[in-house]
Amino acid sequence: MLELTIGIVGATGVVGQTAFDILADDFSGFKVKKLKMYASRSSAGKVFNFRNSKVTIEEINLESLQECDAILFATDAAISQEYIPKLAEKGILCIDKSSAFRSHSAVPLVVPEVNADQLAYEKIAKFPVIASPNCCTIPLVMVLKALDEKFSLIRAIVSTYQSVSGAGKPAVEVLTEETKNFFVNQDLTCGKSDIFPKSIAFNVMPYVAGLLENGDTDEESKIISETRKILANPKLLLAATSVRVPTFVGHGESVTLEFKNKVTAAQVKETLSQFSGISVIDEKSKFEEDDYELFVTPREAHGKDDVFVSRVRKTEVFENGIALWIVSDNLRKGAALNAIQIINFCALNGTILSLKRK
Ligand SMILES: NC(=O)C1=CN([C@@H]2O[C@H](COP(=O)(O)OP(=O)(O)OC[C@H]3O[C@@H](n4cnc5c(N)ncnc54)[C@H](OP(=O)(O)O)[C@@H]3O)[C@@H](O)[C@H]2O)C=CC1
Ligand SMILES: N[C@@H](CC(=O)OP(=O)(O)O)C(=O)O
Repeated sequence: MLELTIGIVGATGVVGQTAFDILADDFSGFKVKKLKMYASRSSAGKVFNFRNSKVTIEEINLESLQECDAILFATDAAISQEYIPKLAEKGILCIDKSSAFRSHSAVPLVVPEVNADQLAYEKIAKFPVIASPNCCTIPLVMVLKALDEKFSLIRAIVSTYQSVSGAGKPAVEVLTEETKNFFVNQDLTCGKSDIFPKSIAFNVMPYVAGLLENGDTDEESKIISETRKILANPKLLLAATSVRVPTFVGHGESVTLEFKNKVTAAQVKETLSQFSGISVIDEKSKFEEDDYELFVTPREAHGKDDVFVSRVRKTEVFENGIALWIVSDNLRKGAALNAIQIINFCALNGTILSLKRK
């Protein structure tokens, strides 16, 4: 089994900490020989217990990063842009969770269950960088890929219900603080007003990230362009409305689809349940836990690896129309898990070994 030195940049953030937790598990393709953790200067020196050893957070620095075989970047795009090209030049595999390289034509944008063919050594030998998609894009493309293959997708309309952890650790603190403040002082303000444009506690906001000229938000635009890139279908008709909701972890998506082929809800459920990484929870008889039988909520998806699909039904707005609900843990499959699965795949298919021998 390949033994690797793995780096996490942004190790103190919500994605970095989730990656830290997941890396303590066993993988089929590699073992963590050594874990290196990086963050900003203010976190340097903090100590974490990883398996039987202690790992001290380092302030991000190129020299130390060069000792890694594979690095997971979970920081702002600007940090990825600064460090990744220098590390890639040295042949070090960089998996980027930020949006810095997602639209770059030489960088594969990968969800292993959907387009693992992009992880072949030849595809990344010159620039060993792989981008991990947006946390709403990942579950969406898994569902679309499964259904497109069988029923031929024409268009998709999606509305998201995104938890605050999608906006990072400070956003989790804002929801906590606003909620506490409401019960203690009947006041919804909090000290960090720059995270969300309006108060998020007891509210919903049809605004995730910045506004573009065409009226879409940045998040909506990413869902559309990333889905087209991953499915290799640049003309796919797709509309997205992204909404921030006052939940902590787990993003939901309400999706309406039109297909070329005739389709029933039962066929959709059957097709999705056979797709790796998707769990269909939509039938009372199938599941034991009471609150888990008919549909899955963000709280139930929290901490789980699967993308859950519920509420599958025909809709008459399109001739061959289907509506459904998707929910997944935005920090796991939506971020850290997907990135670590990419490393595992690159270990299994020989890409990392070829990079090390280069
Ligand atoms: N949250 C999510 O659901 C998803 C996030 N992403 C992307 O993943 C990335 C990380 O997001 P997230 O974990 O949510 O963010 P957080 O705000 O929770 O964490 C940010 C991390 O970056 C570190 N950092 C900040 N400034 C610097 C610096 N100058 N040098 C080095 N490290 C620094 C922070 O360290 P310190 O604690 O020391 O400040 C912290 O570890 C972002 O690009 C985000 O868009 C992608 C998909 C989903
Ligand atoms: N923007 C997402 C998180 C995410 O995936 O971001 P990005 O696409 O910038 O990595 C959210 O707030 O829920």
